[in-house]
Amino acid sequence: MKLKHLINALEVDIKPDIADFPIKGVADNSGDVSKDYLFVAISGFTSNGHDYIDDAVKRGASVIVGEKDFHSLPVPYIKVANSRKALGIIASQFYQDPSKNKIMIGITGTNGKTTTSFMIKHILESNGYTCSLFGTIQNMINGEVLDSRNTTPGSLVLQRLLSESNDEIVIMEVSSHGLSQFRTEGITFDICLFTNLDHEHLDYHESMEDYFQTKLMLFDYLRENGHAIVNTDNDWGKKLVGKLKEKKILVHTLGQSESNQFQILDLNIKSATLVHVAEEKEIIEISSPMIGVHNMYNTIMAYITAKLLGIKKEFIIQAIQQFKGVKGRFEIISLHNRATVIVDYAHTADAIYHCLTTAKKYGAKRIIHIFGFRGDRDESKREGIIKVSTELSDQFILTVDDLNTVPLNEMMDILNQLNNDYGNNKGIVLPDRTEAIKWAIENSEQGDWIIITGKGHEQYKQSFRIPTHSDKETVLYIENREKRSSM
Ligand SMILES: CC(=O)N[C@H]1[C@@H](OP(=O)(O)OP(=O)(O)OC[C@H]2O[C@@H](n3ccc(=O)[nH]c3=O)[C@H](O)[C@@H]2O)O[C@H](CO)[C@@H](O)[C@@H]1O[C@H](C)C(=O)N[C@@H](C)C(=O)N[C@H](CCC(=O)O)C(=O)O
Ligand SMILES: Nc1ncnc2c1ncn2[C@@H]1O[C@H](COP(=O)(O)OP(=O)(O)OP(=O)(O)O)[C@@H](O)[C@H]1O
Repeated sequence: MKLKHLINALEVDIKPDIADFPIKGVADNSGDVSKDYLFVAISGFTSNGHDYIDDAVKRGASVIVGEKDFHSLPVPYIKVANSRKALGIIASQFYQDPSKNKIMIGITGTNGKTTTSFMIKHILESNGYTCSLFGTIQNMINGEVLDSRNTTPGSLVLQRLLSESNDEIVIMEVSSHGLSQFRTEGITFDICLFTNLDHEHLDYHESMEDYFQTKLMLFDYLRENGHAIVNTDNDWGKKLVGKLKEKKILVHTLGQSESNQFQILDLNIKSATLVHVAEEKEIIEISSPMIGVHNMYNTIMAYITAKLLGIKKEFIIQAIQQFKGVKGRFEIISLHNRATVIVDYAHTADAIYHCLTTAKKYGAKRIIHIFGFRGDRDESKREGIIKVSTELSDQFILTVDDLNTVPLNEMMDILNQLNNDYGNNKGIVLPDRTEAIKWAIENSEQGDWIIITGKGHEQYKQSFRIPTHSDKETVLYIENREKRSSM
């Protein structure tokens, strides 16, 4: 591709003699550069791409794009105001604007993105569409599952995956990190969803307001006459609706108040979730195998999305009933002693509130909650989480989550301190996560619910005494051993 075509949308002036430079590839990592590549230098969080320009030139870069001033580089240099934004635009051009022929669905919010995205994919595929999905657990294109490094891939990976996808619809989880780093630049969305906002990532964002403003950016990528779907049973959702209406964006709201276009009328919890929703003048009944009030919101968001794509309500409702759930999202394991174990990815106070109240609503006799805190991640949310657990569980066990760079003894001091300050004598600290799960199972009785939060589908990063690699595997390992010994 010629340089002038690649940078056309950047609105920068270049000398005519370089306009026809042939560009064979684009890289933001100097290690990926080959002959005739364009290298975009990005000031990152751990290193600075501008320091790797020499390396990129040595490897064959013929043009450099960056934010800093350079006057004596051996190859042409294009200065831009924002390298990450420029990278999104260049990547989209390089792969020939691959999102333009697809229906693009973007989902943002603190909790529920993964669950809602899987549910939408399931409904759409049950109705004959082909879908790609980009998110936390994995990426899926053309029916193939690929590992995912980021919830929202970086621009170059994202645009390449889009160009490789033969699917009609792309469902993307859009994280606030992705938005603030302009990873979705160059994409136009048809439908954007906002699930909710809760205290999270304040190690990255300055404040909740800053976090909200970042989430808001997703809606700037909506195409003209695109649709927004917003949960208003969350104050940030209400605020968002106001902002979107100011921008004359078509908003579909859901929530319990009458003012919503999709009003949640009642919710029955039996073995599954049954909800009545008033859709304009009609009352519809949706039953979902995903239990929990939070999943009802996810389900209705998926319902509205499918409706906007023209699928008949009967077919949507039918597909929802067949949904198999998502790995590590309220996964239920029934123990032989008739206690119930839940493995869930909850790592915010709101998500934990929903998990524990769901257990209560389903008649849990006692709730034993097992959780920990990640090292090097938002410390300011810890107090709120432990307070929710203290209030709603009968007993909680604080244990190890990923330590990252924090030494074990330091994390133990933190957990003991939190337990002393907020535990209300309900908590114990057991460092080994697998031992904590074992203890809970061995001390459970019929009707008890053991709720293990934080890791969900993820593999352990630490090694523990029991040689398992995830919470679910640990539960099954202990349960099978218990079953054998009771035979
Ligand atoms: C903190 C953060 O968000 N980092 C993201 C960011 O990396 P970075 O730009 O800071 O990279 P860096 O290492 O400082 O390097 C700066 C530049 O120098 C370049 N470089 C570096 C070394 C070299 O030899 N040559 C070279 O050119 C790098 O390629 C890069 O362009 O841009 C990369 C490309 O887009 C991301 O993969 C990377 O995500 C890291 C892996 C990450 O863990 N991010 C997390 C925080 C994140 O984004 N999470 C959200 C989900 C959050 C949630 O909801 O839970 C997500 O969307 O994944
Ligand atoms: N609508 C919701 N409201 C509140 N909590 C929810 C909601 N949906 C899911 N949760 C809780 O949040 C956890 C994570 O859910 P999910 O993976 O769907 O969200 P996510 O937005 O993709 O999260 P992450 O970005 O951390 O991967 C679930 O395990 C559940 O405990």
